[in-house]
Amino acid sequence: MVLGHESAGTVVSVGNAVTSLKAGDRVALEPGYPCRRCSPCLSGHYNLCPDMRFAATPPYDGTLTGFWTAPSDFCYKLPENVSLQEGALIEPLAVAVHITKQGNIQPGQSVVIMGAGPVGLLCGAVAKAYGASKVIAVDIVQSKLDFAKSFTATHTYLSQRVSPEENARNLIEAADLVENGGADCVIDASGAEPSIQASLHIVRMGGTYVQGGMGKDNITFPIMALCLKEVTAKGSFRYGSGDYKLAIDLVASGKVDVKKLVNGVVPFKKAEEAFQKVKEGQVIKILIAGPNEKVEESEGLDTSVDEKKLKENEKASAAGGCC
Ligand SMILES: NC(=O)c1ccc[n+]([C@@H]2O[C@H](COP(=O)([O-])OP(=O)(O)OC[C@H]3O[C@@H](n4cnc5c(N)ncnc54)[C@H](O)[C@@H]3O)[C@@H](O)[C@H]2O)c1
Ligand SMILES: OC[C@H](O)C(O)[C@@H](O)CO
Repeated sequence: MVLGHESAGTVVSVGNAVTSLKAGDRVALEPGYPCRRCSPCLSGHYNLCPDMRFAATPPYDGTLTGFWTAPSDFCYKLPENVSLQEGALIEPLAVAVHITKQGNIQPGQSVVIMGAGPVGLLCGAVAKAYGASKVIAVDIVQSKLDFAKSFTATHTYLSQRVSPEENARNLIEAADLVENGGADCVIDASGAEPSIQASLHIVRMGGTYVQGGMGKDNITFPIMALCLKEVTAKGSFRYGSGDYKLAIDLVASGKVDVKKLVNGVVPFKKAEEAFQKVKEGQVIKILIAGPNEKVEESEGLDTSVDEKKLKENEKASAAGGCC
C-alpha cells in the first residue's frame, strides 16, 4: 500500500467544472473524502462518515506519490506567505485544531497535554492561540519536553513511574494548579494507558477531558473520577468543517510556527530512511519531496540511524503505552 496522508502540492490540471483552482496553485491536501450523503456528513460531521476514503488507510492508497487526484473543495489554496512545506503540516495541525476545539478552551484557561509528539505539540500551540494562559506539556522523554518548552509550553512535567494519582498530584503542584483544583482541560495526545488514567485525576471539577491519542482498544479508566467531578469527556477524530481553513489561518497569521517541527527534507528515494529516522525518536518531522521535485540530497539532516537509539525508543514507546 502507498503510504502518506500529510501532504501539499501544486495543481497540475483541474476538471471542467472547477472554478476555485487553476494549474500552478499551491494547495494543502485534505486526505479523506467522505460520501457527503450519510447522516454524519449531512449534519456537518463528515469526519465521522462511515464510508470515508482516507489516504493510506486500507484499502486506499496514500499521497506519497507523484500525482494525486482530489475533489477541489478538499484542496486548500495556500496564501502567498505559506510555503508548500508548511502546507504539508496543515494535516497534523488540523488534527490539533479539532482536538482543541473539542476541549472548548477559553482565554485564560489551563490546559494539560499528555504526550509531546507532533500532535501534542501542535495542540499546545493551538491552545495558546485560543488564549490558554497555561499550557503544560507532559511526556516520559525529557528531550521532548525540552522542545515543547522552546515551542509553546509554559510548563513541562516528566511523568514518573508512580501511580496515576501521584503523578497527577505532583503535576498539579508543579504547575501551580492547586488553587484551580486541577486543569481546566486535559488533552490526551499519547494514547498511553497511564497517561489517560492520570488525566482524569488532573482535570478539575467540571473540567473537560479530550481523548485525541489512539492506543489500545480497551484500557482501565478511572470512571468514578469522571462521575464525581462531572467531567465533560469527548473524543476527537481527524478533522471536520472549517478545521483545515483555521489551521491555514493560524500558520498564515504567524500564530503557529509549524516550520519549527521540521528537521529536514529528503529526496523521494530516501523515504524509507526518513521513516526509520523518525522511529529513532531524535527528530520530529522529516518532509519527503515528491518524485517529481528536484531535491537530490537530504537537506538539513543526516538520515543515518543509530540502531541503539532506535531500539531504546521502541522500548520507551512500548513502556509508555502498556504499563
Ligand atoms: N484523534 C485523531 O484523529 C488522531 C490523529 C492523528 C494522530 N492521533 C494519535 O495521537 C497520538 C499522538 O500522535 P503523535 O504523532 O504526536 O505521536 P507520537 O508517538 O509522536 O507522540 C506520542 C508521545 O506520547 C509520549 N508518551 C508515551 N507514553 C506516555 C505517558 N505515559 N505519558 C505521557 N506521554 C507519553 C511519547 O513519548 C510521545 O512523545 C497518537 O496516539 C496518534 O495515534 C490521533
Ligand atoms: O491524521 C489522521 C490520522 O493519522 C489518521 O486518522 C490515522 O491515524 C487513523 O486512521
